[in-house]
Amino acid sequence: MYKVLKRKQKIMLKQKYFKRNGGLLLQQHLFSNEGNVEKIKLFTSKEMEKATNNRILGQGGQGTVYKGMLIDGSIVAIKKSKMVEGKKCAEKKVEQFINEVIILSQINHRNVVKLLGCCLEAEVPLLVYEFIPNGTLYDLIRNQNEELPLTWEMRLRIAIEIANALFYLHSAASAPIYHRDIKSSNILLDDKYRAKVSDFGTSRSVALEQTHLTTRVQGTFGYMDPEYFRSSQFTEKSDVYSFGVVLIELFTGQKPISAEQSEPVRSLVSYFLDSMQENSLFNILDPMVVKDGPEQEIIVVALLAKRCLNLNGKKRPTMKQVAMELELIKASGGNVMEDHGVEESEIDDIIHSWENNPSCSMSTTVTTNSVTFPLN
Ligand SMILES: Nc1ncnc2c1ncn2[C@@H]1O[C@H](COP(=O)(O)OP(=O)(O)OP(=O)(O)O)[C@@H](O)[C@H]1O
Repeated sequence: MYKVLKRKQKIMLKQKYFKRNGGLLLQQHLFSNEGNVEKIKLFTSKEMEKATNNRILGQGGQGTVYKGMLIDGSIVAIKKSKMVEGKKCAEKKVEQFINEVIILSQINHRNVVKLLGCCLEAEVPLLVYEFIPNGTLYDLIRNQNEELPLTWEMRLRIAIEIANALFYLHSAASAPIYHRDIKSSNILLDDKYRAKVSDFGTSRSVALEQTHLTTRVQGTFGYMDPEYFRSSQFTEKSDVYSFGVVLIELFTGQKPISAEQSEPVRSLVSYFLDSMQENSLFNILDPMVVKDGPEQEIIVVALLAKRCLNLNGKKRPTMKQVAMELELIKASGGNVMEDHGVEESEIDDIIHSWENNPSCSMSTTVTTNSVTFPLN
């Protein structure tokens, strides 16, 4: 009797967790045919207990990510939601989790991390992803070493892969998907250092005829589109802006916001735009880029980044244009001209000032005045 009672209690507890973790919400989506939820495996709590060891891969705003191994031997990453106080907050967290499941179930792209399944009958919801072994782009940029130099070719390839993933998301046939939190720490790197866009907790799928989303402002300071910050209207061009920030992070090696104790808060975007204005781009590049990258290619990529960072969203290129231009730059070695928004005279100006003052290119420490976040 005791054993039967215990088993019943356990089943009831699992059902309670399933409900609390958004299982019903997911079932609703399943019936309304949103996404491809049947592809997502529902793991049991027993399977998850067996799979998870306590090796933490990373910690984010939403929870902790552990390394694990499934019964079939495949290595996975398991994201465990944070326990939060208060009914409203807990509901919001669950919503974010279910949102990520629904969004990722619609996506199949080699540069987007794959969601294998989820477990909703544990105390907090768990998401199971393919394991991506080489950390984040944020760490790669900052922990370069002689064994693994981040060459110009690698940087350009990674930029193209991220751009292709975003182009794919924005042009998803039934409903475009806006990522809404593009940043280097949300780009994972696989065994061949190929980019995988991750973290879709705040992403949104929008109806085709809809041009923007009006939402509570969310995202990461330093990457966030100032136009969205002001208007609360998120458009596909807001992802383009964040991509622009990742692009300049890739070739300057600097953080989007640096707040050294002795210095005022500095935004990399303003710093970059100032250097473009003053024709001193080569002053702010990562020394490895200066050493390794073809001048013409660097300049054309910088001009593209400048267009992505235009304060007016309408003037920014689409992700389709960005992806195509980057592919073209790679294929043509930077010989991309007016057709693609690049004026030859702009390239000449930058090369001239660089040739007249080449010594400054190798300086790694650059002092600037206080630069503010460009809100207008
Ligand atoms: N599929 C994966 N494979 C390997 N490591 C991963 C994987 N997913 C996440 N990680 C690691 O866990 C860390 C945190 O993951 P993630 O950014 O998705 O969490 P989060 O709570 O959503 O963070 P955020 O604060 O950006 O919302 C990552 O920076 C990465 O190091």
